[in-house]
Amino acid sequence: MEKTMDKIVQVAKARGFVYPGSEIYGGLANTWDYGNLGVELKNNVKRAWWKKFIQENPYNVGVDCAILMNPQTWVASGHLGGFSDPLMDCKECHERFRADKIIEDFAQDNGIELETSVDGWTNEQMVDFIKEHNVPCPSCGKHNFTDIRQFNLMFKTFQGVTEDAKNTVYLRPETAQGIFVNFKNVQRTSRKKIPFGIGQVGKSFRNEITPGNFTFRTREFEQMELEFFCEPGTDLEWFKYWRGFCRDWLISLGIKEDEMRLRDHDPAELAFYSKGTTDIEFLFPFGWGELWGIADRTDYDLGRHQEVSGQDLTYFDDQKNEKYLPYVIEPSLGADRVVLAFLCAAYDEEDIGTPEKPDVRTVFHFHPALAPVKIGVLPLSKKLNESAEKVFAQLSKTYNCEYDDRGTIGKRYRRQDEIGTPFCVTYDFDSEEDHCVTVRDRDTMEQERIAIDELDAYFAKKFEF
Ligand SMILES: Nc1ncnc2c1ncn2[C@@H]1O[C@H](COP(=O)(O)OP(=O)(O)OP(=O)(O)O)[C@@H](O)[C@H]1O
Repeated sequence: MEKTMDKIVQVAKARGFVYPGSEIYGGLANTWDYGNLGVELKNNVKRAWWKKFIQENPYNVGVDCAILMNPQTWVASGHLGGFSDPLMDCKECHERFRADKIIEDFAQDNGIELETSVDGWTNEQMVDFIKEHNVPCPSCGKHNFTDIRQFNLMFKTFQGVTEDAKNTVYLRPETAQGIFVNFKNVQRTSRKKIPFGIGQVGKSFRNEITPGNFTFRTREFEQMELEFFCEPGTDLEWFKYWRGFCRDWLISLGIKEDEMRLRDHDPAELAFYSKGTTDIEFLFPFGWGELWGIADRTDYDLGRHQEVSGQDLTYFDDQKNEKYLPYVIEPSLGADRVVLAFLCAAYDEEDIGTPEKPDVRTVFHFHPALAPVKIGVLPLSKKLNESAEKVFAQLSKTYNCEYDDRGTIGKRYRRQDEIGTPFCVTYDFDSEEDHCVTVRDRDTMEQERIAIDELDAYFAKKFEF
């Protein structure tokens, strides 16, 4: 089976995972809306992150900060000065591109092995590469680019009734800064001692030059970020710890080893304040793409906020009787990107036919904890609706269930397979007598008879994560 992005986009729209944004008005470039199944899948992904990174984690607590922040935040974080991408125009067709991405794509398409990541190149290095390899415009194929200039990715707007410079505010380009500015507040109110972490899930905005690849790169997206504060000197150990923890989280939710890789940044690519950065990449149908950036950010962020705000952000270690600025390990994951990875990883077309009777079953093999619909409740006949509805009412107290009484039972099983429902419960005429139902497993397609009274206990273990 060939898994292409076109197929994933089409299936996502047809089944109710993701629709193009503002579609009845012709859309708005690269905006997407999550549909009835997409919202469940994305919420489940965010819940799975929160569960492992916050709820079950002895070190970490959560916050939910404002999107609009005092603009000094962005002076301190460096985003106003330096959060930009290298922009280049084609003088012939007037399309605009990210120079680094053109080079990466050109190298990948032509089998050129780049010695270092383009992320760490200077503008001159990029221009030289484009000239040397005669890289064409991806749109029109000509060779007439402008110089490269830096384009700031921050979205700007105004707060209040007057649109002047002093009322300018920015939509946050990452959730992390809300955590840093609240470091002291959270430390005080949670009474946490170093090492501890603060996590947040929320929207971020970047005016990306070339959004694309479906929900992989959009201008409005959600992030799940953890800032883990530790004692200087213990940071590399914690960096290794969180690198492994993130990897294990993906594996435990069904991402396979061979569709994932950990890529360590080389020294030229490393941000000047970082002691180590690893990207966890996933093999999307369009190639490898970053899912998760895990970085040892040293004391850069707290140090900058301390300097610009004039507030003391040091931590007092009462065991050692000393004050220091904690170091930070940041694992930063895109919610939309990882949802896309789960969609791509779970999609399958299985040949379950015979030469006489060809049959292909399309199925999403989601981890049960992520599946948008957990249980399909199917009465064998509409005559059994009254009793089957009681089973639906019982199960839907705990699980997102779907009730379907239309079409043959075989077709209904297939419909549930197509949206990744891990279990179907069929209520048949025998159920009236024996008070049992048939439970069918999506992956093995095996069926077993379970007493209705025991369904809650039966399912309790099935969705564990
Ligand atoms: N435009 C975007 N759309 C969707 N998710 C994004 C976008 N930008 C960043 N993310 C997610 O947030 C995470 C952390 O952001 P970070 O700033 O490290 O990304 P980045 O290195 O700038 O990403 P890229 O190189 O792909 O632009 C990324 O790993 C990704 O999952």
